Amino acid sequence: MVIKVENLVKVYGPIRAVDGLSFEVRQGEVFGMLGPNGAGKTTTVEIIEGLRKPDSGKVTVLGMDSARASNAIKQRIGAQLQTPALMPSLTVEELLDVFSAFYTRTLPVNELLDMLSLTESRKVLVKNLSGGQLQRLSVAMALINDPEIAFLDEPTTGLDPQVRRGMWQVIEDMKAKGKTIFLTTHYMEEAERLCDRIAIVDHGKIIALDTPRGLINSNFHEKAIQFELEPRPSEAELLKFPGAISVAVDLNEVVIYTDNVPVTMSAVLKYAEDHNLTSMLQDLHVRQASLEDVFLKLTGRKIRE
Ligand SMILES: Nc1ncnc2c1ncn2[C@@H]1O[C@H](COP(=O)(O)OP(=O)(O)OP(=O)(O)O)[C@@H](O)[C@H]1O
Repeated sequence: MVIKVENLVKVYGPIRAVDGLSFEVRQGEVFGMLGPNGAGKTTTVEIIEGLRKPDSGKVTVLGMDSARASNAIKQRIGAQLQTPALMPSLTVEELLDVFSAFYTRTLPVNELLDMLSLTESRKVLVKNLSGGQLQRLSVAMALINDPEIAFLDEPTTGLDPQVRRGMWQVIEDMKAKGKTIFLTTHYMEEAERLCDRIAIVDHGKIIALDTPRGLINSNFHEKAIQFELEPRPSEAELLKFPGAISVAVDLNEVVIYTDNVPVTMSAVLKYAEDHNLTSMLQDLHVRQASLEDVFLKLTGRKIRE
């Protein structure tokens, strides 16, 4: 166990940002924390990193009490912060050199540049970096001390798909080296692919914690039939379709969770025909339930609203 959080509470005025969280993170796993905006993810991560103080509760990191040993802990963890922007007139390489000096144990700067595909930008001033490059630099800084636990806060937000896959590779390589990764992300497919276990957080509380497959299997035995139709049937109408167990709608997009795909599919086609809407029926497909469906079911919200 490399992180143990017990009954953590953080209150801001009337807001219980973290409302009694307890969980453990195991050594060598990629642990994901997912939640809608304002769920309390950043507050939780920053308390574990020793950057904020909880109102109550206890955090143990690498066997040390975070309230007492925060300096010793900081040497052995890596936090992704928005610090590069604070030193706009340094080059990428200079910035990494400066920050290396804070740690007793460090990775060679060349290796970091290579890992994060920043070698070609090593002489570029921080203020001239693109958003994606800055993002990669902030991850490089989180890894500078070859940490046992790396906290990555939405490391791929705003990156194009190719660079995002590069970042996934970085995370997978770290895991292969036995490192622990604490990841927050808004991207469900990223969480599903990278995380060994995921905690879904809402209103400062954990509402589910399991492997991605476990979260899906315990919430959905059924498959999803998805389509767009304008105008679409109401939720009440959709629930009357044979085989339908539950439904989720968003504008013209419909998802029917069904335990009998052929029967429900026929009903969808018949509905469109009966209402002269066949030409309005788009993107009809059947899929397995995904983490996105679990999130919607548990929180009542899409992850990005
Ligand atoms: N320093 C602060 N002062 C007052 N309220 C705060 C402070 N920091 C966070 N909050 C509030 O606490 C709640 C949790 O915020 P937090 O940033 O931890 O959520 P989050 O899950 O990280 O959200 P996001 O996905 O938007 O980053 C929010 O309602 C937020 O407005």
